Amino acid sequence: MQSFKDSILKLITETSTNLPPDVRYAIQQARLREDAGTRSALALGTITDNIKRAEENVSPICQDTGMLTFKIKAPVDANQIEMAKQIRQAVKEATQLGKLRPNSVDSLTGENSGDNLGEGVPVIHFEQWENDYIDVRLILKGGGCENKNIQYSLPCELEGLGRAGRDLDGIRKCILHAVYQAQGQGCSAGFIGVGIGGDRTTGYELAKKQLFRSVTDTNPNPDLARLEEYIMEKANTLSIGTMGFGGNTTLLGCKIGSMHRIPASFYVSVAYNCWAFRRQGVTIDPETGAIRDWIYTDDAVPADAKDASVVETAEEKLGGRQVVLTTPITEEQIRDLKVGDIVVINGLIHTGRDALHKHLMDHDSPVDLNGGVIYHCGPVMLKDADGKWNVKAAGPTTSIREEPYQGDIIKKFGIRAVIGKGGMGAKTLAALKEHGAVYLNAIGGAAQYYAECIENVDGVDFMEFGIPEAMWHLQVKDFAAIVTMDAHGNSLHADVEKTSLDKLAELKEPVFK
Ligand SMILES: O=C(O)C[C@H](O)C(=O)O
Ligand code: SF4
Repeated sequence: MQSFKDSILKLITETSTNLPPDVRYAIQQARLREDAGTRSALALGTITDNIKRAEENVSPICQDTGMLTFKIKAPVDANQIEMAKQIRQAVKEATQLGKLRPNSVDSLTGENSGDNLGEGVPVIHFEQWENDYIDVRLILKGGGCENKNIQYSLPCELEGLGRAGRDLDGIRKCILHAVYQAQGQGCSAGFIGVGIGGDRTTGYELAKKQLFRSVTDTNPNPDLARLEEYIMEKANTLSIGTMGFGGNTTLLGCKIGSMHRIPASFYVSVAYNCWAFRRQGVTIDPETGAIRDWIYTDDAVPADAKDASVVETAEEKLGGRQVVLTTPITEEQIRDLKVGDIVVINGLIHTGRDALHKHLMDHDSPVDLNGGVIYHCGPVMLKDADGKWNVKAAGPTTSIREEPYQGDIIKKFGIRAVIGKGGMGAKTLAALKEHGAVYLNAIGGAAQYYAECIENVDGVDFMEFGIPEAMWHLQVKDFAAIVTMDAHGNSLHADVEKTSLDKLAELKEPVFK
């Protein structure tokens, strides 16, 4: 087992930096379905570009490492304790190398362990089998999409769809609703794994297990195959689109599994995964620990999509207006902006997410934020030999988590722009109007794309919050994002939510009787 740790390090690196062919293929197909010049087409163009850069730079596709989850099948005499030990060592090394963000936080103290190790993490599931090799699969599922997982207990009432009963049609309604409620916040277009039955725990486990299936496979159960096909077709009529910008592709894959339940419970559990669907697998020789084969090479994917790059489509250009702004930004410049404009930012911006927003509510800011820009982002950072911080990945995080604070913080500090993803709610929209500020939606998961816009790290405050939650002061050049909430009370997110609810309601009538 000498090489086992190195094999796992390779698996982690590949999973974090290189999307498998079935996922690339699904994204490529989505791109071909979008009309040129739309916001969704532009977002998919950026995503494609990001996938290529991550592979070339051998750097994280998305800054959010997520919850590292290993699923291992091993021969009876393979030493599981030793394997777990070596996995933890590989995780630590991958973090030191900047392939993973330090993402493990003590739930009671809030302290980031710094190496992705901690109580119960990484998650490692072992199973024995009678084959003569070890099968190791890894998924890096980020927080934004994990927060959009949902579990239904049938029967129930669903907005737009009415009563969902304890039958295949009730299950159909739950799955459609699951896609609707995620909107763009889990970095749509997404993939879903569905678990029918079990209890609350095993239902979710079954749902997550579906995410290890290839996007291109066909369900061996004909009823579930039909349901998967139906969901793929209808979920894509909801017009939520990439990043919730509206558009023709909302869902990239749907995999459904079923298990027995007990008479009193009927759960439908849905695991939502963003487009940055990072899962890979290897088979390993139990004697040497060396990799024998990579698992997700996917023979069903056409050869052109297996190529290192996602197939190119025409250069995407958005029809909207482009406005270049240099920080600090004035109220007049902001009030001139409208939903749909592309803003290109130059100058100093500051990261801030959950811990910082909570802190700023009743403390001062260490830097002047008047006319400033807050970026909802928890980057991957590495210190070089001279002690200088380098940005390894820096995409936006889900903004809605800051909804309780954002409006107050904008007014308290005179902030003019908030960059994030997935949009914010009514309280923030009112504050944008009152104070004169905008919400800019960056493309979630495009962590390499945005890292390359950062020219310098000017400094950092609140390192005690851990790397993702610290306040990084970043000099950016040509940092582009779309105005999705303006200072005139308009919100693209509210509009898309309303349209998609109307479309969901069109799917109310029974289909599977
Ligand atoms: O933690 C992050 O960086 C992002 C998170 O995955 C999110 O989608 O909000
Ligand atoms: S930021 Fe988006 S792409 Fe990255 S893990 Fe979160 S949901 Fe996924």
